[in-house]
Amino acid sequence: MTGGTQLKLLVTFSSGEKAALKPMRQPRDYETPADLFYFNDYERHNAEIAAFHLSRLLGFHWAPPVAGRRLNITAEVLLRTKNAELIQTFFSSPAGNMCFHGECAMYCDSAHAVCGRPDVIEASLAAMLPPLHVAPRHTWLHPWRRTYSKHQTKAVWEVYDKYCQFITKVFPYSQVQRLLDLVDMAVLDFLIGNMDRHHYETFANFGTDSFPLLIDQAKGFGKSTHDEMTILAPLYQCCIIRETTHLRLIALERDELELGSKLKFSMRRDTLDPVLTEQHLHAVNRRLRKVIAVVGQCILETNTQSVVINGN
Ligand SMILES: Nc1ncnc2c1ncn2[C@@H]1O[C@H](COP(=O)(O)OP(=O)(O)OP(=O)(O)O)[C@@H](O)[C@H]1O
Ligand SMILES: [Mn+2]
Repeated sequence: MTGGTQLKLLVTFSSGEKAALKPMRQPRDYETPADLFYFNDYERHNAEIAAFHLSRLLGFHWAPPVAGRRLNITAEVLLRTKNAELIQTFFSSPAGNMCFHGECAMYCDSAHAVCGRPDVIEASLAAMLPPLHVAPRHTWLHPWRRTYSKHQTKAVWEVYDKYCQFITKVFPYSQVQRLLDLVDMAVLDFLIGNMDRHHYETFANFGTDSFPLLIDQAKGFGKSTHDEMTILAPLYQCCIIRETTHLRLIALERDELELGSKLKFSMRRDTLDPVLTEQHLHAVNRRLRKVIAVVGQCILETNTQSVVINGN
């Protein structure tokens, strides 16, 4: 797959259906080092799978379905692809395993190859959206995007408290619906720990009524003991949340079966079960309580009617 910074393959099934494949790069319990910037972090196939399941539990049905698979890279990639450049990147490692690195803007060289055991790998497969000529999409810069710079590490919204008052004057955020969508997206990203939401896409034909698509959650689930509060900036700076989302978060928090357990249960039938470590499932429960506390703080500072918005 061209486009994007890290290795992805476009897979075609015998039925003709297509999927975007992200290979496993590191063990599930590998924690992102503290000195690594979010933009240098590897993508995690299991984060894509888990984020899809979690988005459904939250009632955000905006993510293409993602499932885990084990595949043989010799039989199912090397011997099937007609892409000569991809074939060129295959090699046998010193340990005798089959590896490849593909082509992309980052981490596509022999030092960062994907290696099988001896040629079997784990991967996430996301169902491809309809092609652009069928369902054209619009790409938007995320107003709360980070800087992606090692020198200038803070964006305007990180230093300017009143950023939301500025953004609500700008189209399409002057319409509360899109802002509420971004708050929902921030809640999901906070629960998974995804700091890498630089752009988002909508279906062009639906105009400003389109929900934002949840594509690319692969930077989630990198740090199980850290809760990155700044991901919630759209929530705590605007102090608004959709009523249905708020009610669902509270219901999930009060349920005897914790959200982490629901997530585990939801992913039980995935080929790659267990998709998440217990530490990451615990982190989801802990973060859910933090989201609800942030909403509670907003309500304390203003009032319920202005924070919890219904009908949108
Ligand atoms: N399931 C999908 N259906 C259709 N298009 C997709 C799908 N997944 C990814 N894409 C397209 O490929 C692009 C890159 O995918 P993704 O963001 O997952 O990779 P990435 O390497 O992290 O890219 P970036 O570094 O730009 O964020 C997306 O912006 C999207 O346009
Ligand atoms: Mn990405």
